[in-house]
Amino acid sequence: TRPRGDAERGVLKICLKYIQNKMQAKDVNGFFAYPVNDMIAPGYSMIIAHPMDFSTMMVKIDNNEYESVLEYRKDFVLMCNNAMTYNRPETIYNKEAKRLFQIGMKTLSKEKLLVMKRTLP
Ligand SMILES: CC(=O)c1cc(-c2ccccn2)c2ncccn12
Repeated sequence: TRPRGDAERGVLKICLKYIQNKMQAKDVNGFFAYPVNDMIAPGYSMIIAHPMDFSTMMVKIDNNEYESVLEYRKDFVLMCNNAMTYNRPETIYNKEAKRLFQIGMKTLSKEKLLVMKRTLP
């Protein structure tokens, strides 16, 4: 919608870093901390068109590339879906992605975002 002023962008950045910190703490094995490379995941770059990981999301936060928490949530969902696509259901990576996704959707539910939006300046 309307362009965000510097102050509003600053508040959004702090919110996103807080959210990312919470989510990343749930990734206890650090499976989602950095981009998946083809060495540890054969053929990954052929199968996954749009890779995503927490370090990339943090760079996007720092570069003000997210206009809203909803946009951030899209990358979070992408990251989980990539893991559920590439990794077979019985693997720990798939199971961890499912768990992270559940937690993420609770934390970033539409209702919660609406409240956040109302309380933001
Ligand atoms: C997220 C993901 O798909 C992933 C992370 C990892 C990963 C990440 C850090 C250390 C070890 N493995 C991985 N390894 C094999 C296949 C898939 N993965």
